[in-house]
Amino acid sequence: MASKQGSKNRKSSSNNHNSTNSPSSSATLSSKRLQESSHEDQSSTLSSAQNKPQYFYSESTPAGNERSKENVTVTVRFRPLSPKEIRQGEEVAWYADGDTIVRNEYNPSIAYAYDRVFGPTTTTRHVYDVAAQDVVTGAMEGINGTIFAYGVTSSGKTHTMHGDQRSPGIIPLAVKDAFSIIQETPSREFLLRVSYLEIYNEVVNDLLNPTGQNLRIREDLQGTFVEGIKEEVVLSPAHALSLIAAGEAHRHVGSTNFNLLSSRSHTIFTLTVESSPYGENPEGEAVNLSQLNLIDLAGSESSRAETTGIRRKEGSYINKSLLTLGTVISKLTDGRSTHIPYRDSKLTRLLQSSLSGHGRVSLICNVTPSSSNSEETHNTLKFAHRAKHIEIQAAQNKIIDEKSLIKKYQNEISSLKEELEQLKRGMVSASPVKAVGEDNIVLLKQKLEDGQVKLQSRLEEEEEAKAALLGRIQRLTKLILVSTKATPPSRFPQRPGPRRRHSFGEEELAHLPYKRRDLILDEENIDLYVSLEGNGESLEEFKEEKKARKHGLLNWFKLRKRDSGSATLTSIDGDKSSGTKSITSPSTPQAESINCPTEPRISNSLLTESTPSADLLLEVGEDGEVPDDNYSAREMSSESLKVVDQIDLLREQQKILSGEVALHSSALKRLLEEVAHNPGKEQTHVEIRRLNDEIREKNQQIASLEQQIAAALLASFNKIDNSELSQSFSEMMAQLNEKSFELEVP
Ligand SMILES: Nc1ncnc2c1ncn2[C@@H]1O[C@H](COP(=O)(O)OP(=O)(O)OP(=O)(O)O)[C@@H](O)[C@H]1O
Repeated sequence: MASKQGSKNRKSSSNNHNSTNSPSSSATLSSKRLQESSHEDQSSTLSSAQNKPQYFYSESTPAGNERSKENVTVTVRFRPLSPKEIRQGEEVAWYADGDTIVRNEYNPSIAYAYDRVFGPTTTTRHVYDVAAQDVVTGAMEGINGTIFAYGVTSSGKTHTMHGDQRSPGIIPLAVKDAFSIIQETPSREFLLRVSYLEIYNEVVNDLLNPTGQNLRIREDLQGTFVEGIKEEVVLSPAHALSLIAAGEAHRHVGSTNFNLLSSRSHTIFTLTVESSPYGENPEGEAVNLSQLNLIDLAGSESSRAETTGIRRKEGSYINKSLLTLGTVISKLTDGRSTHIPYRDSKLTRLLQSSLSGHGRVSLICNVTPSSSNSEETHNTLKFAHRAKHIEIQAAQNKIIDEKSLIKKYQNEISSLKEELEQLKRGMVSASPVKAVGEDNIVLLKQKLEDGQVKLQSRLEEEEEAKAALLGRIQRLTKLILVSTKATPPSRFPQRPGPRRRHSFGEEELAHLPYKRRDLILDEENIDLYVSLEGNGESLEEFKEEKKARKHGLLNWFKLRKRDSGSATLTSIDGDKSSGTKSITSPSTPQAESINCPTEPRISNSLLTESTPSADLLLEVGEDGEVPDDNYSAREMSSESLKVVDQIDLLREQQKILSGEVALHSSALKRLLEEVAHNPGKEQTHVEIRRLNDEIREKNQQIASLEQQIAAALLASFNKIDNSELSQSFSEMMAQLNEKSFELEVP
């Protein structure tokens, strides 16, 4: 039976790369289904009037371009038969016949045509290039984009969307690409923020904020939105991936008959992209704003699915929402419906804007070739076929109002700069001491001394205020991403050059699951696992470890020797956010990894075999997958550079915080003087208490950063060459002491 699959795989993969993706290929087929599809093609034009846009941006097209009408890009991806299916004698029921056709093995007249069909040997990288890259590029240019993976349980949706270290999925590839596009676009500056939610049993939960449960979907003039969802500004691919990994830890998964770690919820990862021309932007100038939604749907249940209480309930919610999605898609394509039931499920409500014809949409339908799933595969193929007829319009979104965060930050930066200039001018032209009568020399002397003291203290205060302003400018500027090609060299003095678009660095891969390839997670494979790994872990341990990996990899984070400094980057909420929130919160994986950098790994773990050197860039091969030998440790000295980078970042955080402390201290001083003159003013007391609290909190954060710097130094101790080590260590300690001294707050 295995040989059948083998021959089918060969057949499809060779065809996959040779045949052209031309519409005529479908015309040459005399199949009934293909005739039906061409008929539907003519009859299913979507009336945009029926599907009134819930568009919340003023739309404009790229100069001189018409808004282009496009259809949803629909692709089908086959996964290979699993070892279990092969052992059970499963046969191939459906196969990829060339690049665009899926055909039924037993009834060759049943065939469907799509934009592209990927055979079981196609890499995710290739799927990304064909089905996702265009959507991601559009999103970076201001065109909304949605990519979703649809399919029954165990058909490969999570493999496609998330992937693992060996084969990164669409989400990490998209994130990586977004940052590469920024690097390749020196003429614009960008601000990226992410949110991550799941819909579990028709309840919306915030995966970036565990307390954000059962969130409401609201609607205003601008469209649908999730009330209270947390958004984080992201500064690097590793930063974004660390947030996804942290979010995955909160996602609902469970085992079904078909998949030991089945996703029981739909997840939506949203990357919001803002951009404006690089440099000074006059007020009122439009900013491009778009959203890229990357969706991993829960697997629809087959009628043979496990029916324990919880699973049954989850299954019915999943099926219901997928059914609604199917209905919405059918109605959107039949051209006659006046009512589209978006509101019947949370999923369709959230996807309303994308499905009702805005931006680019790519639907990747995952299927298994196996005969036992033939019916489910057929249903997926029909769903995909219907979706092909949704018509969408891709247009750039431009916004002018204050909804744009990048605009807000740009305005704030320029007004802070102005303030700083004024402060500098004020310091130069300190007010002269008034003249006194010549005869009173003693009085004059006294006045001069008083004046000197006052001037000195004012200068000190102003220096502090200046440092605070500079800190804030620096912090805001850092949130806005610009290509290093467009940046004055002083801005990122010690950062390495741009990475190749498809390369994943170790710190990025650290946030992806490690997983053995070609191993379907089922109990029957435990013998295979044991014999391959040569260890005697029990099934329970095996399941636990697998679960931990799929579950956002909390253990994985603990196991890592070191983690990305980018986990310490700043969050969105202005002054109060102080980039250290995620560092100090013990509940996030990145916090754990930073705080416990030397925690020992589990013995016999798969992870121990492949922990790469810290600064290693993994080049992705031609096939888009990461070669194993890239994991070997090399260039130890780069480790020290990495540590320095990480410490630099922590110091930056310290500087920002100390600037804020200085600003608060100076305000506090003034208030104390005020209260000395007017002790009865309650408002001033309240303000003083608040400032004291803030200063205390920020000092704690500074202390915590110091500890982390020291921990990072210690963690690197045994990785750095001994001779280099003592030198770097003493240099760093000296700098650290110096910094701590500077940071001491009176
Ligand atoms: N293209 C592929 N190549 C190799 N293995 C694959 C491929 N697609 C899926 N798999 C494997 O099949 C198994 C099931 O895949 P996955 O968990 O991604 O399915 P799913 O559709 O997300 O399932 P569920 O809906 O239950 O979460 C995994 O072990 C995965 O590694």
